[in-house]
Amino acid sequence: MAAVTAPSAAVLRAQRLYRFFHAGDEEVVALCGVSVQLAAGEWVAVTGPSGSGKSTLLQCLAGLDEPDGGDVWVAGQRITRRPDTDRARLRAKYIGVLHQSGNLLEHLTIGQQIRFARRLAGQRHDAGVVDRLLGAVGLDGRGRALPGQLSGGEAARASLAVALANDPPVLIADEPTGELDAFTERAVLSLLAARAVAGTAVLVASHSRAVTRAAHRVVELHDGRVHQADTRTADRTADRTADRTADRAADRAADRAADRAADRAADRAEDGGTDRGTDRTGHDG
Ligand SMILES: Nc1ncnc2c1ncn2[C@@H]1O[C@H](COP(=O)(O)OP(=O)(O)OP(=O)(O)O)[C@@H](O)[C@H]1O
Repeated sequence: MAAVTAPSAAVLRAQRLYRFFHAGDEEVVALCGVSVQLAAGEWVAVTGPSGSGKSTLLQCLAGLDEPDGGDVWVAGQRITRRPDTDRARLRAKYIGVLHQSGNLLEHLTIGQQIRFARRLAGQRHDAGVVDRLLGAVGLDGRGRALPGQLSGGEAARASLAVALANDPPVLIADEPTGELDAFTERAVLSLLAARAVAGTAVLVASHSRAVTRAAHRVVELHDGRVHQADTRTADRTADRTADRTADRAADRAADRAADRAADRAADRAEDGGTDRGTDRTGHDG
């Protein structure tokens, strides 16, 4: 019988996850032995090409999908190989989930959604919680607003407030800034950073360079496998290589410009010599 408690102190841990899908006669291997773990206060970005398995991984980690192999532990509890109701209970209690398209219910105010998420998590009524959470995401006083009354950027921040309503030790977000302008993306990233500082383990799937640069650690997926433990190192190497290439190109361009200038000066000197040797009247001197 496999352990129900986590084999390590990590607040989120996945061990050798496999997930297969069937598309017609073909089998798609969406995850092929992926292991990740996050400590409290750690912020990890999951990146990789389209179709590499990011969303599938996040769904399995959040208990929204069941892997075909491997296990996930959250806050020391195994969330895999359990009935759906158990998974939902553990998710409500321990995980904040932020979906790509936001996670707001159209017909409830933002305040109602925050209170609802807390009730699902079994947390007691807290009169100040709506103001506190909305204040933290810069939406003071908008608790009575319906999602349709918010701008795109406000809705993204309200989604984050709802995802954090249960004060989760783990926050899992799939492309949370995918549809945001650069300014709102920065605002959401600083909220995620603040959350990590407060001790939440934050896992974000994203194509955005701003997200991978801001994260503590980057996990890159390729064809359902972990490709590289930390692509920021690769990014920096790529940046340095690009800088060096640009420097060398600039040096070569400067050398060529200097050569051409020297050639022109030499030509002029030569022409001038001939001129000087030639009488202005056209007679040889
Ligand atoms: N429900 C499904 N049925 C069949 N195939 C699926 C299903 N969900 C995902 N896949 C396949 O699994 C692979 C991984 O998909 P996934 O959505 O996890 O990738 P992703 O990295 O999140 O992509 P993107 O960046 O485009 O969102 C892809 O080949 C995808 O087509």
